[in-house]
Amino acid sequence: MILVIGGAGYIGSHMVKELVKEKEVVVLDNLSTGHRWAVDEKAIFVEGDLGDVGDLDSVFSTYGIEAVMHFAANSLVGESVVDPMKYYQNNVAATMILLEAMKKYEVKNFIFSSTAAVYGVPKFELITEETPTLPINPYGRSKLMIEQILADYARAYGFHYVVLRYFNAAGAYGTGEIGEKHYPETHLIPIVLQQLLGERESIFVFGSDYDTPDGTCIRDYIHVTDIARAHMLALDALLLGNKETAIYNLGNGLGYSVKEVIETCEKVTGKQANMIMANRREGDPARLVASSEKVFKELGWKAKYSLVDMIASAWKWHSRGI
Ligand SMILES: NC(=O)c1ccc[n+]([C@@H]2O[C@H](COP(=O)([O-])OP(=O)(O)OC[C@H]3O[C@@H](n4cnc5c(N)ncnc54)[C@H](O)[C@@H]3O)[C@@H](O)[C@H]2O)c1
Ligand SMILES: O=c1ccn([C@@H]2O[C@H](COP(=O)(O)OP(=O)(O)O[C@H]3O[C@H](CO)[C@@H](O)[C@H](O)[C@H]3O)[C@@H](O)[C@H]2O)c(=O)[nH]1
Repeated sequence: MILVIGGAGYIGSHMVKELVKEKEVVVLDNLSTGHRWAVDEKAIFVEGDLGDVGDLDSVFSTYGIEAVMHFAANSLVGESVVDPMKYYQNNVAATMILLEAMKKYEVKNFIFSSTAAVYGVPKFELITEETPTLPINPYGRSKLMIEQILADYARAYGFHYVVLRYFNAAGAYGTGEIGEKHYPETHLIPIVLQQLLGERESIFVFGSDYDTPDGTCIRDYIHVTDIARAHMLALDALLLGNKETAIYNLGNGLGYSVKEVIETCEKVTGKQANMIMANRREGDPARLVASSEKVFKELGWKAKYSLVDMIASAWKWHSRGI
């Protein structure tokens, strides 16, 4: 049985859809930002909190857990600058409680959702796993802290783990059954698509004076289905004993500026966006683009989906109006 914490959230729910095809799955989620309807009906759902010892005891003592995938977190760069306590509490302190429960129940396989935000403002065009980790916002710092704690737990307690540092997740499940639904929405692609659907008046472009070709921030977008596939490979590697500890970037290796993303959304949907140039958002680095060579060499993973695929699948989802 695989325990997916945060399996009702955007990326976690896509993971569960893939995972239930091969494994028994139990989801633990407090539904703070996730949705009960997003959890595949083949998975067992437990409403509870990853920082609650009682909830964890109940899950670990009821189900024979082989491995834990940990998606649950607060994950908004801007919010973390304004409310760092929330981030250190949920992403660090609560995760420590989970790690303690894993130690108690002798569950040693762990897959952790980390982020490109651990790199801060990298000096290189393509970020490798060797690029120095110097986060510039509390969100990135909170994720890096857990990465460091995991290294210590591996040495001291024999934990086996894979850290996946995703770049910007986008897209929706191919069938259109589930997709990204955050309230309030802050991510670029859903905001653009909502504007194109007439659900908001305009799109604010946060900063047009960055040191990039068109002045707007560049990000590396990666399809949620690609992210889920990387987890499947990481899980196999852990369960087969092929990997004890590893850290991998997950990206496409292609950077798109905010303006380019908006233009691609216009092309995919055939509609014209209304964008307004606005001030920079605090905590945003100018450019984050991944090298995912290491995960290709070691796990054979490569992104399959393009930005157009991500936007087209997200459009199908958002057009349903859920
Ligand atoms: N979305 C991205 O672009 C992106 C990129 C890099 C990394 N990540 C990481 O991926 C993970 C998933 O991100 P997402 O976009 O799906 O976020 P999300 O907010 O949609 O999902 C998080 C899920 O965790 C649950 N949760 C939060 N705190 C919890 C707690 N204390 N106990 C139990 N459940 C709790 C929420 O209810 C939600 O279902 C996060 O760890 C995030 O930091 C996301
Ligand atoms: O209304 C908007 C929303 C976003 N942006 C810009 O679009 C880019 C992408 O922003 P967003 O979609 O909010 O994602 P990020 O802030 O890059 O962060 C995402 O990607 C990170 C990995 O790179 C993850 O760790 C985070 O959890 C996830 O929220 C940034 O330059 C934003 O400033 C705008 O200009 N206008």
